[in-house]
Amino acid sequence: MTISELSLSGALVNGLSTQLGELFAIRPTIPGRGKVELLARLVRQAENGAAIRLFYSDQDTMQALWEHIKGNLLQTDTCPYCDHPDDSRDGSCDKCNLYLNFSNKNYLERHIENTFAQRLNIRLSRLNLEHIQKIIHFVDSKLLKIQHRSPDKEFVGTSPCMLSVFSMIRKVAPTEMSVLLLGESGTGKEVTARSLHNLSTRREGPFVAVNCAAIPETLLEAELFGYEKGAFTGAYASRKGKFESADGGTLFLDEIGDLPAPLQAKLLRFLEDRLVQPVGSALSRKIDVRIVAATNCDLQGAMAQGRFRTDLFYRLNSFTIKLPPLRERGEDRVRLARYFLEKFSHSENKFLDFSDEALEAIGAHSWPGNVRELENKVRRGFLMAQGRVIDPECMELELGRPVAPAEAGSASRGSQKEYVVRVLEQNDYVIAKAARQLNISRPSMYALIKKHGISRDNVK
Ligand SMILES: Nc1ncnc2c1ncn2[C@@H]1O[C@H](COP(=O)(O)OP(=O)(O)OP(=O)(O)O)[C@@H](O)[C@H]1O
Repeated sequence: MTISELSLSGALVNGLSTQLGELFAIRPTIPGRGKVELLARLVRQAENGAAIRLFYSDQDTMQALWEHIKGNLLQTDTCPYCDHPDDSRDGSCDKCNLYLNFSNKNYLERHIENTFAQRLNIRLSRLNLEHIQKIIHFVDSKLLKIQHRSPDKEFVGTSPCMLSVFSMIRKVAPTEMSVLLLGESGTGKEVTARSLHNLSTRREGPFVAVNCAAIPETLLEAELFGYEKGAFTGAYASRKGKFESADGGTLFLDEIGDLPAPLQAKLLRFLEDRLVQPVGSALSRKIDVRIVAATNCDLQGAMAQGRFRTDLFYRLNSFTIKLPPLRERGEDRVRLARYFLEKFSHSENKFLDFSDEALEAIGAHSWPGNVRELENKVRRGFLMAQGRVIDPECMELELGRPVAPAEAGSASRGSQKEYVVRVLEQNDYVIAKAARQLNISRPSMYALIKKHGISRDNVK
């Protein structure tokens, strides 16, 4: 294979195999750098070779290619993009506005930033939402190294409900307010608590997490508040509690709804006077700790039944952040799946991708176990995949199981058939519209109609 023309976004090559898939890899040799791997897509086959579009798997490869192209650029007095006479004083072409300062080390970033929207616009009609999300994610995180607006790169999400969570985290983190995190299990309450800590002025101090439901009630007080030597049988030496360990930082009390009544009273006292009294000690110590509490249980219900103190609830509830269930996060499901896959790929040095069916199944599943369940399914898929592609079966996901955000997880949900019929009726039996509402493909929609024997007389 020889390359006769090369630019940052494409090349003209001879000697390509005719058996190429939609996306394939080429390994040209770049002088001074050796072989680089580029992802390519066939654009056109012509007599003088094949025109291919190039994609980059990392910024270093793109930089190496750019260095090579720069070294071979012909000196011209015109803009290489639009042929306009080059009198760019500020580094940009007066006509096409593209950035021409090739020797600037930030050239690549400027070039991508300047041309990205333009190039995307041209291709928008041919791309679906999934492709666009993928490209934006790739450009932001790999080429421009822009973090999404989440508080840290490990905290993934760009759905409107998560952006609002991120914005709340940013606002409340630098304050000293106690924060109550509400949300189903696995929605990211601990990740949120860590972000609150990392964005606070306490970030140099400790972050200590305690799961109040995981520690037996009899030990919890000593665990939280510490104890003095001889306080009880087996207390051979004094021990600091979690409050003291978190001094100067943040104490994350998970499953606060399971805190026994006597400890609720003790926590309330702490929130009022910031004093901690270890078990068996007559003395109290002043501790400087910010409390972030979390629960997945219905605290209002627990208060109504007298199981949770109302006064404690209002002390903890000075700022509440509600983590939405994964089924309400739209495209974040696929984004998170890709994030976990990338994480596993890097740690195992094995690079896999999802099949289209797998992406569809991820979008359609109701995720009762939320992000934790998704992470586990992706891990399973990663381990079970035969070859380089993860199918729904490897993740133990059912293809074409629809879920409606408002209805998923609801005990009153009717049968799948009734639900599908209802969605079809709502959409006047237009398959494409019903499929869009269910977040599944048209073939999956047809499969559901067939599976349930729904009459297709009315189907358009
Ligand atoms: N938005 C997110 N981006 C990346 N990873 C996430 C996100 N949300 C959750 N996770 C991951 O999912 C798993 C569960 O998250 P986490 O422990 O924070 O949930 P939780 O709501 O505290 O769960 P539980 O109520 O069961 O304690 C963790 O491995 C966490 O790193």
